[in-house]
This record gives sequence, structure tokens and C-alpha cells, in this order.
Amino acid sequence: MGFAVRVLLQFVRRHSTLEKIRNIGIIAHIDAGKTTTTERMLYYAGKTNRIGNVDHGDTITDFLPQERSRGITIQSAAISFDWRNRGKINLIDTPGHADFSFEVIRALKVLDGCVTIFDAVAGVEAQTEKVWKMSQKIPKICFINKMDREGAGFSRTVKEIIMKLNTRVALVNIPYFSLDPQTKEQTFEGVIDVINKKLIKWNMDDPDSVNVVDIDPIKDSTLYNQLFKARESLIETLSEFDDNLVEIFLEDANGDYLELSSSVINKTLRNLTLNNDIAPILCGASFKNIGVQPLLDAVVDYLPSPIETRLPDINKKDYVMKFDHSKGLMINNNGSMSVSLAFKVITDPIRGLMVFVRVYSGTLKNGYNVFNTTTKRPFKIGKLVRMNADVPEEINHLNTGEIGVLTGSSINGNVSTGDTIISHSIKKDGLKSFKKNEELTLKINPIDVPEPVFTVTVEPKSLGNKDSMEKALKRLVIEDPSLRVTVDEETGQTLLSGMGELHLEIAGDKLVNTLGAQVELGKVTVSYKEIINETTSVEDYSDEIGYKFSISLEPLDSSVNDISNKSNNETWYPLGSDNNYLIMEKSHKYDLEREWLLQLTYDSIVNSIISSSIVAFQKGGKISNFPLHSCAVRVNGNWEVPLDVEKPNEILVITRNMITKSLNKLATSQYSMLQPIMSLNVDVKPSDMGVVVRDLTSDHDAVILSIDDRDSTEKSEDNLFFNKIAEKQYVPDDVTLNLMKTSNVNESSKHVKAEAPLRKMISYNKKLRSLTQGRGDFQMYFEKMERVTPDHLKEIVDDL
Ligand SMILES: Nc1nc2c(ncn2[C@@H]2O[C@H](COP(=O)(O)OP(=O)(O)OP(=O)(O)O)[C@@H](O)[C@H]2O)c(=O)[nH]1
Repeated sequence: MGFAVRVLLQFVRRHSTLEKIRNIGIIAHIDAGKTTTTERMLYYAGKTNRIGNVDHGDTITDFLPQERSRGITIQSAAISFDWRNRGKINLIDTPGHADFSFEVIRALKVLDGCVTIFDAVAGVEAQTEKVWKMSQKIPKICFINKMDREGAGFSRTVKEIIMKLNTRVALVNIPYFSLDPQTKEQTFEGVIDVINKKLIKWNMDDPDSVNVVDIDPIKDSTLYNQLFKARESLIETLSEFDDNLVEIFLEDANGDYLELSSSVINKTLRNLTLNNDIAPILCGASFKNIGVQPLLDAVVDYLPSPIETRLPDINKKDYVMKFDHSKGLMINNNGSMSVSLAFKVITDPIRGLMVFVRVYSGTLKNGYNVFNTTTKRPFKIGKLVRMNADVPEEINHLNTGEIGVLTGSSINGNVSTGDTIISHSIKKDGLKSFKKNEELTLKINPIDVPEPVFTVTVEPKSLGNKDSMEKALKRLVIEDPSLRVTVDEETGQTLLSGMGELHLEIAGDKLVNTLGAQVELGKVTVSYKEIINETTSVEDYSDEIGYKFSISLEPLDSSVNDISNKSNNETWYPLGSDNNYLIMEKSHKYDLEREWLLQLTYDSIVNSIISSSIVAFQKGGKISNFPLHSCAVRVNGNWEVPLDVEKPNEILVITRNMITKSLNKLATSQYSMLQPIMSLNVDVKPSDMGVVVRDLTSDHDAVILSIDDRDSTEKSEDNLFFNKIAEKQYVPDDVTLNLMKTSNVNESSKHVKAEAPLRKMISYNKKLRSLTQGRGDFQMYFEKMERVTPDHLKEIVDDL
């Protein structure tokens, strides 16, 4: 074979492989059926030959002992599989419980598309609304699952999707029920494929049997009618966005909704999904093995490949990024630079540390020297693997757009979640060709870590266990950065903070049972914070060595969302995640002209002030030593550092003392305590509503914001557009739902939205269960930090 032919073949192979890759996530509210659906996907893709069941604790993706015993997903699991030679799918099954939201956040960072799962009985639930918002820029497919359950409402859920999630939709398939003429019972058995005009039926006793049949316009007139109306509605919706489709419809299909070819519909629907204009909807019952194969087809048909996805968010604003059909993403026109993001770290009992990475550009190769631009340290890749279902497959390289895992001892201590890894795609030691201040400082902007709101004390069982406790805690935080470990300077106690009670309970379980730490955990308490009420006077410092600083502290009223467009005369740097900032006023002395005279770079001086500010703020305020929140350290531009200083140690000490001194000068009355306020979403049966609402307002200091029927969606001005869209959207009758209503079995639930202080919500789960005989459900999210009123302050301080 000639050289030119070989090059051409390589190009074609690479191009088609890239186009086939789908990096997708499964997202939804707890219990919607994410893990069950993933398990079926693996089975139908031929990756497993038995179907695991979450209720038996033997699924592939829920492999942690805590996941298997509790039947819930705690950490997201990434697996790869091929779908009928059409797509190479890298899938991340994410947890649905709000306490593990960080797992969803970090998965979304590296995903190109999502499958959102809905429980057909529960409809659009609170956590689904949250993750939908979090994944706003990511193309999504909807799968209405659990269609086999009593009270399943496909059409009701479609309307809720439009109105609550404010999205346009396209029905790719609609449910098919078979009617028992004797009992009049409707059984969900399959779907009507609206695009290919077929009826697809599954046999519940045999997961491998699928029957695809034509729909006879005479014999199956009801189904045929539904197919016609669904196709008409689909084509009308697509036509609103695509004039070209209208032309083809009128000219090639003679204006006949059933004649327009499925390939034309699919092409338009793909473009509109990639553009986030429309979310395709499919339905099924994963537990009964119904509807999963069409869902996998839809993943390939409508979700983006790595060359059709959004560009990563990087720190080099001047670097041009573009997609090349054969090379994938090109950053700064550099075809030999490989850029990857570490998005997850786990410790496997057999394989040790495993770091999940997404390769954004170039190729990551086994045995190559790489550079971690976050830690600024090089290391060597020991072993690369791809997770094939739960079996790791050793590979030599990971191409652009792929997701894989780094393992082996060389990664220990060298990579954490959120780190960017740079390497040369072709030369093993090619790092030398990258410039120290250019490519080797390139970072994919970090993953946002949410603020922890609950805290628990962790004590070693005996003094001899202290070292192993610290090691285990370190491991825990490496795997889950939404946990935070701090030491109370006053008491010397080690504190573990997390997103919720369940989060801390699982972390404690892991510490003791997986990491073997001999520790005891205390009572769960709220993570309070303190804020200063007024700006301090300016603290000046100067000495004979040549250091000079002027520093003041100021409270920040609300959360600072965007620091990029602050005044030109100052630069804002975040100090950890408590809405604290360092403000460096513009220095006339330390401009570029002068900077070369300094031994220390401007960046390292700023980094030292950041470190000292974080330490000083962690020591806490005067009310009860709680860490400071929403405070800024302002450094006057008139500072000086001796030109010959090479290490920043003195800057650290001087600035930390200055901040501490400023804080100490304030009286206790000049501090306020902040407490977390949570937003609550409570679902209850109408008969339980009175008692639940009374209890919330009297015992939990809750403010009720709204009470809605499941069936009625809020009709605010903003929603008028989507309400009209929902009205216009064709949906078939919800046959089982209508039956349920006449027999009055289904008591449609009420949805209560409220806000309450977190300190009043500890153990609310148990309380709600006892008030509602286990029928109530609730989710709680951090909303804001709020000043504690003086009358409550005493109550809280006395309770500490
Ligand atoms: N009837 C019925 N039950 C289902 C279906 N799919 C899932 N389930 C059940 O719903 C429960 C939750 O399923 P999971 O797959 O664990 O749900 P999940 O969304 O992964 O849950 P988390 O990961 O914990 O958020 C289990 O008891 C499943 O057996 C379905 O199609 N029909």
C-alpha cells in the first residue's frame, strides 16, 4: 500500500472513530432508574451477559459496598462500550441524591451530552430540575422511565418537561399499551416509533426478544391515528426552526406527514438537539427491559461527538481553539500538544489509585512524561486503562475526545480532581518543546466545589490512631473534594464538613470500613460562619528591611458571582469557597517595567497573600471562632517588597499578622454570625399536607413559598410561552392514569416549596417519614448564608 493511501486510510479511520464517540452522562432525581437503565444498556451492548438489579445489590456501576447495601448511587461510575458498531459510548452514571451533587457537577464538566431520566409517576422532580439547570449548555435526551408502574403518566410528564424545564421537545416514540378485553387492564408493552413508523414490542419474560412490526391503518386504526398525530406535531415543531425541512416536506414528501423520510427528520432533529433548541423524548420501562435499544440509538443519533461539542473553558483567553475533523480539538493551533483534565479520583482495593481523565486534545500515551499544570510538577504515566463495564482493559493511548483512567504508582500524589495534564502527543519526552510560561501554564478552568454546610468532629479512638486517621482523611478528600477537613485552632479538634447528613454518614462509613481508620464521629452540626459588619481602619506596616504593606478588611454584601468585570483599578482573587476575596489595588510601582527587577514574581507575592488571608480567615471571628465568610482583604497598591528577596516566607508572616491584628481590633459586636438557609422541596399526599406544613412552620421555622398540585404547573409570566407550547404539543391519552383517576386509587401529591434554617432541619428525613407513614419525600438544597438575628444568636451559641 502506498504512503498516500495509508495516510488517507488513517485519516478516514480516525475521523470516523471521532465521529462515533459519545461522552454522555445519565442524570436525574434519586430513584428515577439511572442505574437500572445503565445496567440494561450494558446488557444490550453485549458488555454483560446477565442483568444486574439495584435491589439485589449486584449492578456493575454501583460497586461500592455502601452503594450495594443501600441501593443508591453515591459516586459516579464511568464505563465504555460499543453500540452496534454505530457508537463508542463513554457513559457516566451519576448519583441522584442532592448530597452528592458534586459528583454530577464534575461529570458534567467533561460530558458532551446527557440522558435525563424521569419517573413516569413522579414526573419532573426537584433534583431533576437542579441537574437540568446545571447542564444548561449540554444537549440532552429525555427518557420517561417506569411506564409499567401504576399511575404512569407519559403525557403529563411531557407537559411538565416543557413547562418546568422550559424546553421545546420532540416525541421520538410514544407508549404502547395492550388492553386485556376481559379485565380492561392496560399493560405497557412497547413503543410506537414515530420517526420510523413502526410498533416495537418487547416480551417481558425474554429480555432478548424484540418485535418490530408495521402499523396497519385499518386494523390498528387507533395506533395509526396516534402515529399520524405524533408525526404531524414533530414535523411542525422541527419546521419552526428549519426552513430547509419545510421545503423538503412540501416538495419531496408532497406535504404528507407520513411521507417525510426518517433520515431527513433525524438529521434536523440532531442539529436542533446539538444546538440545544430541542430535547428529544423517548419512553420505556428499563426494569422490564422495554425501550432501552431505541434509547441507545437516540444517544448515537442525537447527541454530539467530541468534534461537535462545546469548547472547554481555559485560562488562556488568547489561545484559539477549533475542531479539526481528523485531529479533534486543536488548542493554539498546536497539533502535538495533548491536554487532559482529571475529573475524578478513586481508590480501588485491587488497582489502587485510579484517576479518570478526559482528553480534550492530542493523544495521551502510556509511559510518556506529562506535566501537571495545576501542581506545576512533571510525572510519568505508568499505566492507562479503559473501563470496559467493570473490567479494566490496558491500553497504549487515549485519543482526543476520549475518557479513560490513569493507574500505577507514578500517579500517587501527582494528580487530583480538577488538575490539567499536558503532554506531547508524539515524543515521549517532548515536554521540552513547550514554553514554561505558555503551554505549561495552560489550565482548564477548575471544577466549582460547592460549600459544605454540615460538620462533624472526627476523633481517633486512641492517640496511636491519629496518624492513620489523618492519612485516611486525606484519601477521603482526594476522592471527594466536596468534603473538607479543618482543625479547630481553639480545641484542636479535627472537623469534617460535607454537603448533608447522608454525605457525612457515608464518609464516616468509608473512613471506618473501607479505609480502616480507628475513629469516632461526633454529632452532626451546622457549619456556621462569621462576617464583619464594617470595614476596618487601614493597618500599615513598614520595616527597615524594605517591606511595606497597607491592608484593610471589608464585608461583602452578597455573593460575588463575577470578578472579571470589577473596577480597572483593582484585581479580585477568590480565597477558597466562602465568598472571601483578596482585592489587589493597582500598583504603580509593580508594573511590568519594574517587575523584572524583583527576584519574586508578582504572582508569587499575590499567592502568598492569598495563603495568609485564607489561614487568618479560617481562624475565625470573635463570636465563636467560626471561619469568616463574605469578607475581603484589600491591599493598597503602594506596597513594597525588597528586590533581592527570593522566598515569600516573610510576606506570609507579615500579611497574616496584619489581617489577624485588624480582626482583633474589632469588638465582638462588630461581628455577625451567618447560618445556612436551605430551600426545601417536600412532596406529600394531600391528606398529609396540613400536618406537614404546620410542623414545618412551627417546629422548623420554615417560610412556606408555595403549595402546588402535581398536575398544575405554576403559571408565571415567564412561563406563558412554554405553557402555550405545552398546550399545542400533541400527546396521546394517558390511559392508565385515566383509569387510576376514576377508581380514585391515585391521590395526586402536593408539592411544598419552603425555606428554613439548616439548624432546624437536622434529621428532618426521619420526622417527615413518621408524619407521613413513609409516604413523604423531600430534598433540601443550600440557598444562601443569612445573618442570625440577635435573639437566635444566643440560642445558637448556648447550644454549641
Ligand atoms: N417498576 C419499575 N421500577 C423501576 C424501573 N426502573 C427502575 N426501577 C426501580 O426503581 C428503583 C430505583 O432504581 P435505580 O436504578 O437505583 O435508580 P437511580 O436513579 O439509579 O437511583 P440513584 O442512583 O440512587 O439516584 C429500584 O427499585 C428499581 O428496581 C422501571 O422501569 N419500572
